[in-house]
Amino acid sequence: FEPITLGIAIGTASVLTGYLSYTELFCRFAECCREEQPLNASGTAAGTGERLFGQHLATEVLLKALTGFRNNKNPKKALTLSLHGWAGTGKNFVSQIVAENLHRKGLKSNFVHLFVSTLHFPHEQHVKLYQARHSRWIRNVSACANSVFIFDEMDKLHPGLIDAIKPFLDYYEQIDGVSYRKAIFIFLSNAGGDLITKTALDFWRAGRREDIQLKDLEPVLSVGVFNNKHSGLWHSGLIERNLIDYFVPFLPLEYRHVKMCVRAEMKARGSAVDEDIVTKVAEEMTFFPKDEKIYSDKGCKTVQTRLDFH
Ligand SMILES: Nc1ncnc2c1ncn2[C@@H]1O[C@H](COP(=O)(O)OP(=O)(O)OP(=O)(O)O)[C@@H](O)[C@H]1O
Repeated sequence: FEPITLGIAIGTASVLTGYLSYTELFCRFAECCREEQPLNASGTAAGTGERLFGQHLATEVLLKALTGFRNNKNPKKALTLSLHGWAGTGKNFVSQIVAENLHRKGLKSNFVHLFVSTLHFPHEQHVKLYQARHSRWIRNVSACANSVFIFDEMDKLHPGLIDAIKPFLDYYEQIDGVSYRKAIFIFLSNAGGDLITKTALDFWRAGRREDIQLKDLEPVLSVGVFNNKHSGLWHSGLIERNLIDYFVPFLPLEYRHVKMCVRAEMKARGSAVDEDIVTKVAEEMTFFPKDEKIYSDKGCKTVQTRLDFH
């Protein structure tokens, strides 16, 4: 639809119905930024609870953080979440679920912005240029206070680059007349995955996997990531100034979780769940440590392609 035709159509429809306001009706057809738009909490809870496997910690933290933030009419700063974990454990997947429950069109929304380090900031020698571009992008998209910014592959980001966005995450009321306090920043990273695995393994060996709590991992993560040259947050002002609200750990996935991913993928494809195939696909994955073979080294990442062979 081009805007004038859409406007006339909506105007006519709203006169005819005499019920919905022009704005309400307009926003059913086109995407609108609604400052007060609440998080679809039940959608997020259902999405993470039913579709995200083996991540009881991440689920709990994300739900608490997001509902608390969205229910606060007057946040003092943007919400900043740093998601850490091994490959294929669900960081991108959950970001997608969160985005969909904040903005109807999810990652396709005009108010959800995904930056991928190796795609958007590939060359080390251009760090200065990227810093300027980085902050320009964030300013340009200030059209919606509720915007969501996702930075993928943080561990491949050049050290120092992320500090260019520090002012937007800080406690300032406004920057050049724009408030960023209702925005959500999500960083995704493999950094800290080894620390999470080590702690998870200790709990697993003690037969207490589900007993791991955030307090067992969060401090290890923030210090580990700050001191890791390849974390994207190495000696970052964001950590120094406590601007990251939550470090969210993603646990390594076990054999039973990989099976759950296979079943979910079969259902998503509209096929009946065939347990023989589920077992075959899960057994094709590789597991570590060498002796115990507990965790899938690619999480659920190659499940979809492997399923194509069966
Ligand atoms: N915990 C999980 N529960 C359900 N599905 C999962 C989970 N982890 C991964 N998957 C499935 O595997 C796919 C790949 O996972 P995803 O891209 O989220 O991994 P990631 O943690 O972001 O990995 P990377 O660090 O390599 O980017 C997802 O699209 C999803 O289908």
